[in-house]
This record gives sequence, C-alpha cells and structure tokens, in this order.
Amino acid sequence: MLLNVNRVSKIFGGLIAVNDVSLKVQTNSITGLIGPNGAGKSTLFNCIAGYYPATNGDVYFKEEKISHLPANKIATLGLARTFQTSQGFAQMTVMENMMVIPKGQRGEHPWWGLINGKKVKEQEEEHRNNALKLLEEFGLLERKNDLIANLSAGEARIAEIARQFMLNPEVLLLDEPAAGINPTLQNQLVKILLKLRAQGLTLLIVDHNLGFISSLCDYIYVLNLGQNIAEGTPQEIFKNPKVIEVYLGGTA
Ligand SMILES: Nc1ncnc2c1ncn2[C@@H]1O[C@H](COP(=O)(O)OP(=O)(O)OP(=O)(O)O)[C@@H](O)[C@H]1O
Repeated sequence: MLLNVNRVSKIFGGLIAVNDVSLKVQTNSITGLIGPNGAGKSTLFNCIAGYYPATNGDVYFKEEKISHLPANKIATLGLARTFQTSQGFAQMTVMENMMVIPKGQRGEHPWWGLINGKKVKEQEEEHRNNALKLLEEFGLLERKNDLIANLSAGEARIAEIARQFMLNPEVLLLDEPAAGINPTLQNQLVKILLKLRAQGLTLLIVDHNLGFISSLCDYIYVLNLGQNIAEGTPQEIFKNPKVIEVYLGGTA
C-alpha cells in the first residue's frame, strides 16, 4: 500500500470539513476522489500533503507516518500535490517555472555553490535536461519561452502539473486537473497521465468531470459533507444509489 489515510478529520472552528475519512491508494493505481462542492476533497488533499495538520487521524506513505511532517519534507519523500489554481509564477517563462528548484535540493543553499561550484553546474544541467524532457512529454516544448501569463488556462494547468514532476514524485495528488481545459487538451492530459502511470507513477485525482475520472480511475472514493459515503470501481460507483442521490442530484 503506497498511501494509507487512516480516519482523518479536519475541523475549522466549528466546521467539520473532513469527518473520519479513510482511504487507501495502491501502488501504481489511479484513484479518484469525487463529491459535490464543499465535500472536503481539497481539505483532505491538504491534510495528506502536509499543508494542514489533521485534527485527528494519521497518514502513512510507504508505511511511514507522515501526518506530522511539513509539505516540503513530504514532497521530498515522493508525494506531491497540485492546486486548483496554478501556483506557477505568471511573469516567468514555462522553462523558468520548471527550474524553480524544489526546497530540500542542494542547489538552493548559497554556500553549496561556493564550496562545490562544479557539482551545482552539473545539477543545474541535469535539472534543465529533465525539464526539457518533461515539457516534451507534456506537449509544452514549443511554449518553453512563453510567459505563464500568456498560456491558456488549460496550458497553464498542464505546465503546473509538469512542474511537479521536477520533484520526481512517486505519487501525485491532482486537484481538478481537467477544470477549465478544453476537450482536446483534456484528452491529451488523459493520455499523458496514462503514460506516466505505465512508467510507474501512482495518482490520486480530484475532479468534477465524471467522464475524465471514469476514463482514468481504477477505484473511486466519494465524499459528501466531509464523510466517505461510497467507494468502488467506476462501474460500481456510478450505479450506487447514494452517489446518484448526493452527487448526481438524483439524475442517473
Ligand atoms: N481554510 C479554511 N477555513 C475554514 N473553512 C474551510 C477552509 N478550507 C475549507 N473550508 C470549508 O471546509 C469545507 C470543505 O471545503 P473543501 O474546499 O475541502 O471542499 P471541496 O470538496 O474541495 O469543494 P470544491 O469541490 O468546491 O473544491 C467547506 O465548507 C469549506 O468552506
């Protein structure tokens, strides 16, 4: 089991945003997390990735308890997340965004360059080659010198996902990757994600687009009002009466 979320709750003031939720993500699977607005999906992502401390419960990644660790430490262990809105730097180019060296990497320490300049250069070269390879894989190589601000919303989202791969994650949490992306880019994204899974990546995906979710996921969890109300294969989930009632508004 790569990721094990055990009875996690998150309370904001008087509001129980996530209420005793457990889920498991198998190595090399694509797992979906769906539910209506305000169900607690993003909050659960934040608890898993270390952006919020959970009020109760634990998260285990590769059998190690990570629920007490900060996000940057969790990212260096191999678990990264994307956000609903792009976190990239609008006035940087696509390539410059890729090269923002993740925290915890040697290159960020100023003294490192003084004592070992050659190693830093080698590492930068390695980052650059990795970035170019990823941009090609994500169909953004031709846009590498364009400012993030000049990309379409969909391209900016794909650039943000590509940027997360600079950390070489083993599991990536994707928060609404298909939102605001036109159908052509969406199909491209499905192909890219399936290819990355074939290369060994594990994914946990939140999205409102059920077609996108069912074309990707092996297994789906459904949240409503902070609670896990159903789990199963896409076929099981989309004929589950509870899911139809709360998520599809009673229209099957
Ligand atoms: N930082 C916060 N402080 C207080 N309440 C919050 C905070 N973040 C989220 N909430 C509340 O927690 C509940 C769950 O929100 P969350 O964003 O996790 O839902 P979601 O399922 O991701 O929704 P959406 O699909 O609309 O993104 C909501 O009622 C929301 O208002």
